[in-house]
Amino acid sequence: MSDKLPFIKMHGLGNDFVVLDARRHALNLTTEQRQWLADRHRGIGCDQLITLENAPDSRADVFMRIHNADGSEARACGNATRCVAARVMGEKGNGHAVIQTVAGLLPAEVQPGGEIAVDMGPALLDWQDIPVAAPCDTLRLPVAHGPVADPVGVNVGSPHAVFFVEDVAALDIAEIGPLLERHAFFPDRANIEFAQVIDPGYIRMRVWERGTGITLACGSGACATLVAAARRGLTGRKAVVEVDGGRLAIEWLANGHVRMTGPWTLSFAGEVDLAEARHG
Ligand SMILES: N[C@H](CCC[C@H](N)C(=O)O)C(=O)O
Repeated sequence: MSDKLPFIKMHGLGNDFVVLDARRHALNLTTEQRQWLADRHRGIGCDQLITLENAPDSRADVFMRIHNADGSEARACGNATRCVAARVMGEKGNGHAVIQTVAGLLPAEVQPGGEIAVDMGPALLDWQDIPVAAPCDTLRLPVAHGPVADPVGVNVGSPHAVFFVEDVAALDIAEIGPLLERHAFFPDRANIEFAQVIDPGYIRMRVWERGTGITLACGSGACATLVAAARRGLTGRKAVVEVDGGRLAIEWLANGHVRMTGPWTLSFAGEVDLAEARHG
């Protein structure tokens, strides 16, 4: 039986997404089908699977559901928010959009030149909000592995631990990332950032994402990194964060919210036969 599913493929700085539209017809995908769609060898391939749904909140244009490549659900995805905002702005014919996620409402606006700025919501800093396993000052979490130690904990919709290092290029992220993601101090696991402050307005960052692994960019991770750097006094409240896939402009606003500005790309549109997922 064929079961054709239309999708579009988008990316933000190489952090890539299969975007499905469930606004007219519910999709009810299984975890196995989601994993297959995200699989680069057997399915389509993406870092996150994004499903557009009708927004329960009337102030929002769309609800965005986010799944990692391993099938787990995520509460935030900065790069996908810019992509989805661009899509919705195109549909509406103006430069504003409000994206609802399980973490809240994210207002977005197009900038001169076409980049999209998103209010990613408040950076949460209490230990319960990261969350971590025991009371502590999130400015220095008691977590270490190999060459890295004492990360800053920040929640920007999802949990992040930001390690500051001398030379981000020298780290074997594929080796230390998975162990830190599943460190016992992170009950919900965590996204792990490795950051090198180049100057007070410029940070080089690489990421190991919870549920996906190494990606070329992580928007919420860039937000967490800037907040962590500002809290440590390493930068001001505004900086460019350079990830493997390019640059994001990040600002920690006076109201505690984090504003992220960056590009988005529509790669292609297609159709996939979900029956294939059953053959593995
Ligand atoms: N790529 C995303 C983050 C995904 C977060 C996800 N890996 C999680 O489990 O929290 C971004 O641009 O913000």
